[in-house]
Amino acid sequence: MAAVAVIILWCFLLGLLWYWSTRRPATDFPPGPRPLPLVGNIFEFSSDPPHIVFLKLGRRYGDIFSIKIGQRWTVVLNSVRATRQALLKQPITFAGRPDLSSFELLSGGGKSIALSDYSVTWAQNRKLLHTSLRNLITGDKKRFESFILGFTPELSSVLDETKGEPFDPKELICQLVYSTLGKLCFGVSYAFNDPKLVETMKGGQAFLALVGNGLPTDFFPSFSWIPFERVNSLLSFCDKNFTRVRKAIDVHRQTSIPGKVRDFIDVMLEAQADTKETGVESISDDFIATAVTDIHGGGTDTTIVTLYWTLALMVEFPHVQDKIAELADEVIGRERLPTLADRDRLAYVVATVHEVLRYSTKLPLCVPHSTTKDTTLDGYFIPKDTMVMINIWAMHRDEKYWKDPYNFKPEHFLDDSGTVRQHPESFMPFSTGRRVCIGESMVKGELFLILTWLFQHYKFSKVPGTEDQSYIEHGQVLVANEVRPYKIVATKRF
Ligand code: HEM
Repeated sequence: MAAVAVIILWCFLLGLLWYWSTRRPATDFPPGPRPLPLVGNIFEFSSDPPHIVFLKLGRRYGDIFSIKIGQRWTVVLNSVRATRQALLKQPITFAGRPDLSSFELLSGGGKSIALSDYSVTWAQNRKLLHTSLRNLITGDKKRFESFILGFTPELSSVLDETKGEPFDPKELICQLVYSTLGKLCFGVSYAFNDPKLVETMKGGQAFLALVGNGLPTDFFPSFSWIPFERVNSLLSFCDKNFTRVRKAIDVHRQTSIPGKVRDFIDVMLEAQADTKETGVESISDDFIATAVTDIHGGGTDTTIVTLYWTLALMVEFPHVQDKIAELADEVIGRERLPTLADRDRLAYVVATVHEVLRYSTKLPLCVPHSTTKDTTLDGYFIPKDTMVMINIWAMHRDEKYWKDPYNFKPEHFLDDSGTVRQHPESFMPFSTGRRVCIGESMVKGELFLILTWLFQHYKFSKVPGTEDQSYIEHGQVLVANEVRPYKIVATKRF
């Protein structure tokens, strides 16, 4: 009799645990698949990458649905309609960042603007960062062009050294992006293959490989007490990096020339001096270091992956690079470098840049947001601090907005007369609202200049004998949408 009572008690307790760990946060919480205790819905992710899983679940549950990833309830916005309703109609409510342990680590203890939660101070800091970057980039177009194209002689010599032999362009792209950002942020310019550049690059890549796809404790926070060894090495990496940036700020202060802006640190130091004069709360050196780290961190992997996709797409669809080359010959000729002003007459290149960003969608699920207060969306209740994922991939493949979404066609962005058309609402590689990417106009300008220069000077092709193989297969896809590694051949055009 006692044994039966114990079994009944156990069953009751298990039932209670089951109910407690699978119950939805509210009765009118967005619908979604029923989770399992402890692991939630993680088995949904067994075969496809997360953005594809969400695309499919959206067909079943609608464009606003919920899923429990491990121990964390998440609301997924799977359409332009839902995303605009949240990010544009309730901008502050959906501008938070979830308290993920990887964000804590990546942001060096919650200091970063990109990964910190919303607050009034955060909003002021973000505005300052955005304005400073804009001043540096749009304030002087010539300076920006030379930041980007200053490395073309190096690029040329590395490409020429390949002498028509197959090579994987990833390493070269990494060097280009790290050099450009190094010059933009710190004013230092390293020659390609300089040991210091290679060391910084390798460090950055190793750091991303460890934490870039998140940490298990992001979704299983109750295991955060386990002392993972890699957490310590990641923290020490962040510390070293922060100290390095702080030193660079000191050197900049000692060597600055009034009225002459060399790089992003100088712009921030000018802003610091201005605030001191006006008596507004002063900008600290720590804040400048954080801002520099945000720009460097936000701009590296995103640009590298997008450029790697670009070359893969160009060898897969050679008529696009041929057309860019032809137009570059016509508009720019062979003597001078491209400029941003050429965009007006090179609509096809601008459209290609947009199409690369749409097709590749480097961040298919954006960067996770979270709600800053209890709210309702389309009649569903979403409590404060709920993680929200935005499926940019679904928007970039939505047949309602794109004629042929699964194909790469610059024409998606051109009207019948060949000019760049107002892009559809569902073009959101940089997201929208309060958290929209700070680097958007910089990247668009950078990609335009690099693409034009590359195809003005070189023709890239598949390795002979692999013409039938697809070069645009997806590689590892979790947080980032990577293209599978490949080799190509470069031939100088003139
Ligand atoms: C192809 C290149 C890039 C893509 C596709 C991209 C895309 C994105 C996306 C989707 C977000 C998340 C927005 C959100 O949470 O709603 C973001 C945030 C951000 N990006 Fe970019 N980005 C790129 C390049 C850059 C560059 C070059 C910089 C720096 C110059 C940069 C700096 C940032 C920063 C600081 C944030 C955080 C904004 C915030 O949390 O308020 N990004 N980016």
